[in-house]
Amino acid sequence: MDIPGLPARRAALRLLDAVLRRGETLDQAVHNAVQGLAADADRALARAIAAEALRWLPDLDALIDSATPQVLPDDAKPRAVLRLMLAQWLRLGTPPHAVVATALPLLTGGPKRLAHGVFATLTRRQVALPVHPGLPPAVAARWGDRAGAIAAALGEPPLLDLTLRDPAATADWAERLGGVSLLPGHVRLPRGEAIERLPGFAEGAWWVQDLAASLPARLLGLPGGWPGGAGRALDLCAAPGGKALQLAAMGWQVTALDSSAKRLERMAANFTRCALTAEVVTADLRAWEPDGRYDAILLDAPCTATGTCRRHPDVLHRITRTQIGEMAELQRELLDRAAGWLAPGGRLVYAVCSLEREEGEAVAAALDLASDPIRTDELPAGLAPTPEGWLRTDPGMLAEAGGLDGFFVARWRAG
Ligand SMILES: C[S@@+](CC[C@H](N)C(=O)[O-])C[C@H]1O[C@@H](n2cnc3c(N)ncnc32)[C@H](O)[C@@H]1O
Repeated sequence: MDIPGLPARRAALRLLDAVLRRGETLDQAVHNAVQGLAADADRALARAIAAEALRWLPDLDALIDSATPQVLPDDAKPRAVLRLMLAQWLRLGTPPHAVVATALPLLTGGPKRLAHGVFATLTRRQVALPVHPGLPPAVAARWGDRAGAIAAALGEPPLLDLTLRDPAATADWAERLGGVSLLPGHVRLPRGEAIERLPGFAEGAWWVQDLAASLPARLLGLPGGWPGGAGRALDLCAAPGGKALQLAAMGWQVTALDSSAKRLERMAANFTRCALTAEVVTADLRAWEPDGRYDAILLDAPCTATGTCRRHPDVLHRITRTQIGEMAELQRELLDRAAGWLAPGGRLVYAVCSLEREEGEAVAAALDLASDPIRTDELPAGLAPTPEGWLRTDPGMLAEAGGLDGFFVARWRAG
């Protein structure tokens, strides 16, 4: 019979292993690792412990190494358990005696004595984490002079952003939900809200979407350029549908394509809840051909998603330069195809939630099409386009308002 609390810690250990050794995303790993846990609270706890360990990994390792002369390999089980113990104590506020009681039984014999000794030393010293998480050296090298500001935004999971179906009702919803709005159609709430219990969820008045993720669809503008206008929009790589919902709510006649039938099921549920419609295509974009041309095309391409590092700290540890290069190659192929399907005068927007220039700036620069530069007046206060007319957001931007995900967006117009 397990002692209470132990199964959640065992699941957290499996999560850490799945991300760090097998390169799984935290979400994939959660799906597999928490299946034996009956209570929602235990599942949420296992994910929170693993996520905080991943968010602060270099700092937790530095503490562990400061408390033992023994060189613990990166993948040693006592190091993994200590990472979880420290994440619970220093990030989730679990009292040290409860941490010891629930996590130490994951080890036996010498490793157990070692972990106990390290943890006791650190609690006796009353150590603390730095103000901001340290980045793994390879990530810091990739992000260069942006790394410090990004790391400063990484310490906490993000606030909860909602996109409203009806931007005209922004002030009403901000008041009803007790949030703040940074843009018409946007409401920001504290983190940790139970989404399905919030007013407006059941009737589909809004959907969850980070502020940065809401910008690409906005940058396509209204169909015909005015409220009530008409036009055909093609949303490529559309599931689970945050941007397709925006386009439909703006009045576009939307065709939404994705290769994942499972993710398209989630999109269909979102469209039903929000009483919006789209034509749905399940297809691989590399092989699909449209039967006509489109006034607006959005390519929210598959990417390494390093821009979501605040909510998915696993990306800090499992994305390699090889993966970035492979993604960039795919993105160039998809963007080239999409560009050929614009109607005369039509607009194309390319977006990735990646912080890597190889997936953003370099892909956009390679497309031979007339740029339609993004303007400051189209963006939330505090953001500005790059000199090329692109948008690059980093999680450290709009810090005083709670930040936003990292995104890259570029726009073109067919002649
Ligand atoms: C960044 S996500 C899209 C998010 C979505 N636009 C939204 O706003 O909710 C990228 C999507 O690309 C899809 N995808 C990946 N490779 C694809 C391909 N070759 N053809 C079509 N879709 C693909 C994935 O299934 C995934 O749903």
